[in-house]
Amino acid sequence: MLFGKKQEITNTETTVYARAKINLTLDVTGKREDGYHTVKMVMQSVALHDEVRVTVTHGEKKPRGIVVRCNLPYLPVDERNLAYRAAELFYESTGILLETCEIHIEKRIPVAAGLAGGSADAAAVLRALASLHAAGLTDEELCAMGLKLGADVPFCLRGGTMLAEGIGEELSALPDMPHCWVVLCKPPFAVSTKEVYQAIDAVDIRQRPDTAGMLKALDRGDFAGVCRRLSNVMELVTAAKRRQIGEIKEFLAENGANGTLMSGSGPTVYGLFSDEGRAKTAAKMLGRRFADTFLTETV
Ligand SMILES: C[C@](O)(CO)[C@H](O)COP(=O)(O)OP(=O)(O)OC[C@H]1O[C@@H](n2ccc(N)nc2=O)[C@H](O)[C@@H]1O
Ligand SMILES: Nc1ncnc2c1ncn2[C@@H]1O[C@H](COP(=O)(O)OP(=O)(O)OP(=O)(O)O)[C@@H](O)[C@H]1O
Repeated sequence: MLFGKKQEITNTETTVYARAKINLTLDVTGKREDGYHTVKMVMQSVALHDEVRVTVTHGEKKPRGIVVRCNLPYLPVDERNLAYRAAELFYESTGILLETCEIHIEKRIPVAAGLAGGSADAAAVLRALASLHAAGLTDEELCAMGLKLGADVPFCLRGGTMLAEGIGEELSALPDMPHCWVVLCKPPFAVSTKEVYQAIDAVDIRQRPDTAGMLKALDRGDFAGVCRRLSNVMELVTAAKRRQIGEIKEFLAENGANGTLMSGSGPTVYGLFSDEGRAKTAAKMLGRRFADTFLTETV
């Protein structure tokens, strides 16, 4: 008889930091038959992160399934959320029995900003579930899973300083970028990555990033050399449409940034600073005009 017998309840929980990325270089080198573009880009993780808490519950009287919660009320929490899709894909591809998987996203990375916020959350969910279920997946297996969710997810799984080729999934680890302070500023509009990739097909790209030079600068640990070579062909699309991109870059440069660039498809613009004080002051001043301004650092 079960009366009086304690039901076994096991909750397993972990919290993963989902870090934002910036692009130090971004070149679009071609287009595949499936419409995806080939790229060559140097990517860098920064300390700004979402906090992704994943709880897997066994044996409790809860409905089976994936539940996503988020502090931002306007973000979808169903299949449209990349974190939800990451969990779904994890259970489908591993064959692990899905009981209750609860995901809480404390969102700090601005949305649709060129900082890979959604991809970072997806990567965090894959890492969390692989660890909670002791799934024994290799990094390669996790990255292959991540790529099905988005081109930036494999990088978000690895992090650090990386050269990304293919459509973003062929990753080579680079020497860590010399530590610096990063001021991120997102003007108040969102950008669709898909539309920027579509628009770039019609652009005559005359000046491409010096990726080889960037790799050499990173090898030498040459911060000034890195700053001189910051370059993103997507500025040709996004900055051409929105003057605020250029204005923010100018403001950052005038206020002590050693280098400035738009990240990914935009619209976030960043400034790299060797001097923390100058970075703080620039962030404070920009923050008065643009609410989505953050002071962070490379990791
Ligand atoms: C711009 C970057 O952020 C630079 O790091 C990434 O390349 C974007 O990666 P992402 O947001 O993870 O991209 P996905 O979610 O896979 O794709 C969104 C859309 O962007 C386009 N896309 C994306 C990546 C790529 N290499 N070529 C593309 O043409 C595709 O039309 C796709 O439908
Ligand atoms: N967990 C999530 N966090 C943020 N956005 C999400 C998430 N899941 C789905 N989305 C949707 O994805 C779209 C892109 O958001 P995201 O913040 O990832 O863009 P991004 O930073 O420009 O990405 P990338 O730099 O990889 O192109 C948004 O319109 C948003 O509604």
